[in-house]
Amino acid sequence: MIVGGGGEVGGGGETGDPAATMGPHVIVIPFPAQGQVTPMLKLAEILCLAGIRVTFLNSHHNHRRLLSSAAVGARLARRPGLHLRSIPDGVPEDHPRTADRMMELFDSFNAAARPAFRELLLLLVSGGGDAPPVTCVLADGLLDFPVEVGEEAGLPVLLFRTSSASSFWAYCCIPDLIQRGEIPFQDGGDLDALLGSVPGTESFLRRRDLPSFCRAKVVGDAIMQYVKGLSEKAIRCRGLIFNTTELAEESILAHIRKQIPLVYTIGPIHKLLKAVESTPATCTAEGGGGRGWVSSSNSSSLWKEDRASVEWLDGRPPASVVYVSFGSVTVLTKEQFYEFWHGLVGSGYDFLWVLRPGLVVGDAGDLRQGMMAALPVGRKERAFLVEWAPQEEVLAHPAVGCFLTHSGWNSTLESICAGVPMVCWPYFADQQINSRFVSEVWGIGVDMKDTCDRTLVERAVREVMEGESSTKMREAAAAMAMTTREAFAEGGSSHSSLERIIRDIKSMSS
Ligand SMILES: O=c1ccn([C@@H]2O[C@H](COP(=O)(O)OP(=O)(O)O[C@H]3O[C@H](CO)[C@@H](O)[C@H](O)[C@H]3O)[C@@H](O)[C@H]2O)c(=O)[nH]1
Repeated sequence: MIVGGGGEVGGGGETGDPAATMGPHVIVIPFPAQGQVTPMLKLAEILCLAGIRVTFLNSHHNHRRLLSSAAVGARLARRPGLHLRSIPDGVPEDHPRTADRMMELFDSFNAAARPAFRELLLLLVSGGGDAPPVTCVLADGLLDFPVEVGEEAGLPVLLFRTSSASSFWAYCCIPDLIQRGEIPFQDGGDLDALLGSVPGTESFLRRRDLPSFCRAKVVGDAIMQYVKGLSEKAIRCRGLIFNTTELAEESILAHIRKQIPLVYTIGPIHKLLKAVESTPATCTAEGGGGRGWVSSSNSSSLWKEDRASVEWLDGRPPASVVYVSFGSVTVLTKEQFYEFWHGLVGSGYDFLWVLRPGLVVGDAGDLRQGMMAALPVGRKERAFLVEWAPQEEVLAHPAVGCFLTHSGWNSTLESICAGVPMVCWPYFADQQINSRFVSEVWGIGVDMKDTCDRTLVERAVREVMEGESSTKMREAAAAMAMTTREAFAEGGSSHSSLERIIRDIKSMSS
């Protein structure tokens, strides 16, 4: 039982904070982007429900955006012992914070947040203010400074890698990949060659499927060296947390555990939070492909969710709509956008597309109207564009038959939970390896990696919606939703792993 382990559920912010004067106190610091804030905030909320005090550090920019939703603010204010603080991310307010400018955000966050984090941690660890001393640092595995500052303060550090365990494992294998000459490689190198240096993946992982940061041309490539360094640092930490299930990445986890003994698997964290909040009876009552589990009440969106997307889905036939979203940081050229658009229109299926501001380079907001106007009469009502959707709810809607996704790990997990098969167009980072698992390991979708033309988009969508392998993919997706549900239900592997984290964190304060 997780809820109430020494805490008071719904105690409310400062007042009724059971952990105000004693007990464990965790400081949580995510990389300042949606894909990291979402899972780390959900874990923070669970820890609070278990009676652990949490100081959660957002960037000033994300802190404002998160709390601009009154509903989110009200929910977080009711979490017992959750204290939201913010630190600078170092980039100007109007910086796009998108994938094409990600290294700027990395560099500036590392420079600007480090001193602010250090100052706050040293204050909190000494029992400064009215808070009990911090007893544990829970940091995003993408950041290196919290490990160093945590060590300086003499605190145990837990790392949360919010991407797949497989991508982390590929980064751990960089020295072997280099030694065997499998990376780096030049333009024209055989991307389809199978790799032998990532144990557990020998039968299906090609060069093409390595996380994009491994696609370097020289050994000294700065990004590749950075991710390699992070993996080495992870070995020094008290424990490593993944937002995954034991079953989904079984063979990979076994290899990681040979290097890092304490690995927790608490995925999918968005479902685990719901399970912790529900009674056990509610947790096990659902059947089928995971439908009917979701509400947007646990949202941590940094954009305003447009609920018109759900209303648009209402009343449409089951499994008739393609949902399209490329996550929070992907950037498309106009040419890529047109290829996807024409491929989707050509497929003949209705589609709901998240056209996030900044998704398409050079789009001043006119693309949406222009493309809708260009649709033939009789077709207009069959496409719907929104700036941001309540994605979990959309994926759980019976009308959604397929997810055209960039294969971000959160989106992948959310689709798995909903039993929705995917068309994958991985953009960067871990997405390249996630999409290979979707198509080759789990058999729940197709992978369009490195290709983007309208004919292929149309073909891939048709394949998942109605093609020869469609039934097989749907069955595999429904089965995976079921085993995933078993993992996060009470007694399941993710639920048990979460209980262990809570026990371990509590023992750090005694
Ligand atoms: O209209 C939308 C679109 C997205 N989302 C949510 O936004 C999150 C997006 O996360 P993810 O799918 O992981 O994509 P990114 O935003 O691209 O995430 C970054 O972080 C992930 C976790 O580390 C990595 O797997 C990705 O490669 C990296 O780009 C998900 O929870 C979605 O539900 C919405 O709520 N509404």
